Parts: sequence; structure tokens; C-alpha cells
Amino acid sequence: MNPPNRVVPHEPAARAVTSPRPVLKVCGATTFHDIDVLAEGGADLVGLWHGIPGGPADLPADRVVTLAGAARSTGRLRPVLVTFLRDVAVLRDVVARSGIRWLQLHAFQPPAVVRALRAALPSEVAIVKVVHVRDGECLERRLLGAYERAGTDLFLIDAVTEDGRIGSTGRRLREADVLDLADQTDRPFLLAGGLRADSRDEFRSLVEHPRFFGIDVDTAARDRDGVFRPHLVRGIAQGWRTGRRPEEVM
Ligand SMILES: O=C(O)c1ccccc1N[C@@H]1O[C@H](COP(=O)(O)O)[C@@H](O)[C@H]1O
Repeated sequence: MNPPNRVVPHEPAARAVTSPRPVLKVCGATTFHDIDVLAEGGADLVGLWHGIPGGPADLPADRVVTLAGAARSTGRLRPVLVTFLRDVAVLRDVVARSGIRWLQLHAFQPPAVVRALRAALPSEVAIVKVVHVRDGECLERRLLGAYERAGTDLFLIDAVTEDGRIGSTGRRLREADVLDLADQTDRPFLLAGGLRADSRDEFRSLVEHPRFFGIDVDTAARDRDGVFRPHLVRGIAQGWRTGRRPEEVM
């Protein structure tokens, strides 16, 4: 029997899909070439940034729409809108124009924003709320229940630095801290934060967790010049034993 954790969020029960494998999301594509490289390397989800001021991979809405279509047309990649924004009308518009079905709220958007987005977006759009861990403590721990009630489908557990930097911190979390946090919610979760092809062994219990959904990587998928390389993506996919059929990721 398939484990219950692999249920795709917000899919009606009759269409719920199960898979024995976690997903690999790679973040920050900006070009058609990036999309091809990530598909070739075996990523399942690609993060497209919009509303990340000063971010090196930030994209105007039109470009998100174009690259989201390119991702889908690879036949295996699904696009994820990654944002610091909390403007519901703007996000609803980008989601509608791009057809994106994954929305990743990577900043400190409060539960009220999740609630408003849940009401504004089609039910098949999965809302991923990032929660940030600093020195083993989750900054949003007391809000987890509120985020769930507001309509969060998955949590993404990522590191934040002592000086408050979020995203691509290169900091790996301690498995015990992530497990503790995962057990505070009943939602599936993704893991991020300095993950490399060979770091699965540091998370042996976590990968067996019934609600472990997959990993989100940026730095390790790029070479020293910051360019995505298929062999690096493939190495992560193999090291973490990820990979889904596209219909299993929506
Ligand atoms: O990469 C960034 O700078 C970034 C900026 C804004 C939102 C998300 C961002 N990246 C996220 O960083 C983590 C992990 O990256 P890494 O593997 O530690 O480099 C991942 O969740 C990305 O989505």
C-alpha cells in the first residue's frame, strides 16, 4: 500500500495521487536554458521568483508566465511561484495568467494573507508556507496552527541566519529540529537549507517520515559561477532518490 503522505494537496480524494518517491524542487530559474537543464537533470518542480526585491532571479510577471509554460512543456517540470509578496490581487493575477498551481510564500506573510489567498485562488492551487528555523528554533512555531487553519497545504522548512537572511542561506538544519517541527503539524513538508547530493544520510529518519514530501535546493544545483548544471541536478536527484511522474506533482 502507498504511504498516505504522498497525497497531493488539494486534490479531491478520488484524484489523490500517491508516490513512493519525494519530489525535488530547484529554485530560481530565469531562462529557457535553465528550464531545459533542470528537466534534463530530473527536477520535478522549478521555482520562479516574483516579488523578491533585489533577488538575482527575480522575474517580471510576463516572464513568469512564459517560463511557467516552458516548464510545463518539458513534460516533466511543474512551475512554482516563489514570492515575498503579500498582495493578494497581484498574486491572484500572476497565478491566473501563468496557470501555476504551486505558490510558495517564502517571507513572513502572516496567516491572514494565507487565508485571503486561499479564498482568492482556485482550490487546486497548493499554498506552500515557508517557516524559518534559526538556531534550532522555528520563528513561526506558535503560528503553525493558524497557518494550517488559514489553508496552508504544505510547509517548507528552511533556515534563517542570525542576521535574518532568508533564502539560499546555505545553512543545513539539524534533523532533530526538523523532526520536532514536522510533528507540530499534520501537513506534508518540504526540507530546504544548504542541501547537497550527499546530505540525505544526515536526514535518515526524516526521509522516512510519513509526511516528508521532498526537498528544495538552490545552491547545490549550480556550479561556481551560479549556473545550473544537469549533472549537479541529477546528482541531487539520485542522492535523495527523488523523482515523480508529472501527473503525481499536479
Ligand atoms: O535563493 C534565494 O536567495 C531565495 C530568495 C528568496 C526566496 C527563496 C530563495 N531560495 C530558497 O532558498 C532555499 C534553499 O536554498 P539553498 O539550497 O540553501 O541555496 C530554497 O527553499 C530556495 O527556494
